[in-house]
Amino acid sequence: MTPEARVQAAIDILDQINDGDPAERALTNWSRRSRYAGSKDRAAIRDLVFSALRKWRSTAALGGAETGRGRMIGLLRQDGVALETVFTGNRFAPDPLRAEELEGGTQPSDAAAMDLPDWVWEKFKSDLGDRAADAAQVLRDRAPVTLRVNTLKGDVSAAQSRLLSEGIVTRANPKSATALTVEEGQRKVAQSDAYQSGLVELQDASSQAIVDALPDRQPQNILDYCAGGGGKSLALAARFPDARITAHDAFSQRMKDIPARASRAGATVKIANKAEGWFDLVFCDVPCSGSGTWRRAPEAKWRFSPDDLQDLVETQAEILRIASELVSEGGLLAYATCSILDDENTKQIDRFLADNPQWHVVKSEFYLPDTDGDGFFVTILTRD
Ligand SMILES: C[S@@+](CC[C@H](N)C(=O)[O-])C[C@H]1O[C@@H](n2cnc3c(N)ncnc32)[C@H](O)[C@@H]1O
Repeated sequence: MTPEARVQAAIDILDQINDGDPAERALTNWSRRSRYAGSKDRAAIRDLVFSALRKWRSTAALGGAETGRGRMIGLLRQDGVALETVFTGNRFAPDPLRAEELEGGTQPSDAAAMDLPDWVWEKFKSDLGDRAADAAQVLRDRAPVTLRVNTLKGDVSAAQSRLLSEGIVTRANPKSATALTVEEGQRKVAQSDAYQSGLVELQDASSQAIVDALPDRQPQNILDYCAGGGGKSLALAARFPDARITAHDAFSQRMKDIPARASRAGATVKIANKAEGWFDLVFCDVPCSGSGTWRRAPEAKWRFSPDDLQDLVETQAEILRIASELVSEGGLLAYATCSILDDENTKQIDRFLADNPQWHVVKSEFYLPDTDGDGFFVTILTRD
């Protein structure tokens, strides 16, 4: 496909999304209809669609219309592309620009320039102060591809050499000693031997850093209370190789891949549909807005509502309450989110401490999203 034909495909897909289709479904439907497209075409079109999703408001403003075509005009204008080289009217290319499109479009301002819903931008400003704009801007760009070296299988330099021999170039990531940012060969990772053999896992660097933040004291018995697909369970297994790890999730179906992932990683993770007993570390990677990771899932940024936030805050408080009762004497409770909103982070902890004065904070860390990793928050608590 020509670059112009890819833009036309992105326009068609964005129109489907505008009509209410989730992005993944719109992309899959387009792929099914377009068997002629090669893997490079699909990847390039996906990039265009996701770029427009991350910049949903600013591209519409710059392109002068809330349509797929308007957004692609806005996106290309933002990137400094000469529009007449794309909107040629040639076969499969978008139609030439009309006069109103050539002259149209306005510079976005305020929340639209930050590509956030108005109410979220207000929260960013009140919660993050002079760091709000940087955080919002980072969420407008693509996320890095980051690996966790699984120290149960090898060390960082062995992993880097093995990846390099498979055409995957990495650099050390300052957020975590086990994190490698993939600089070249991102699309080769999933098929690589390093990945298939469990030497590396795909995991954001901040997600690794919140496990690094746990005290060195080796826990014997760990509960990953919101285990989902098991990313934290596996990182915990590598960090504390002698501990027994139990994974639990309110939606047990979400844990279905853990046994295969654990076996590939050389780890043992017990699945518990019911969380019972005592643990000297209970790790709660709670459901949250995901606001620190919106560049990976940009649709969530636009769907998120004040009611959703309220519901999440209640669920998180309930999880903290239940999980705290599973911590053995002298044990640790870790509360983590991939959110950068105070309501889900410090305010949640303040509320827990006000209701449970016997608990106190051992350590707290907060990462804003940046070129090395996602936005994350972790607080580690213990009981007097
Ligand atoms: C942020 S995700 C976990 C991601 C996972 N720890 C990982 O690293 O791959 C939050 C998880 O919490 C689970 N969850 C939601 N409500 C819950 C509850 N009340 N109790 C326990 N888990 C819950 C969700 O099903 C979801 O899998």
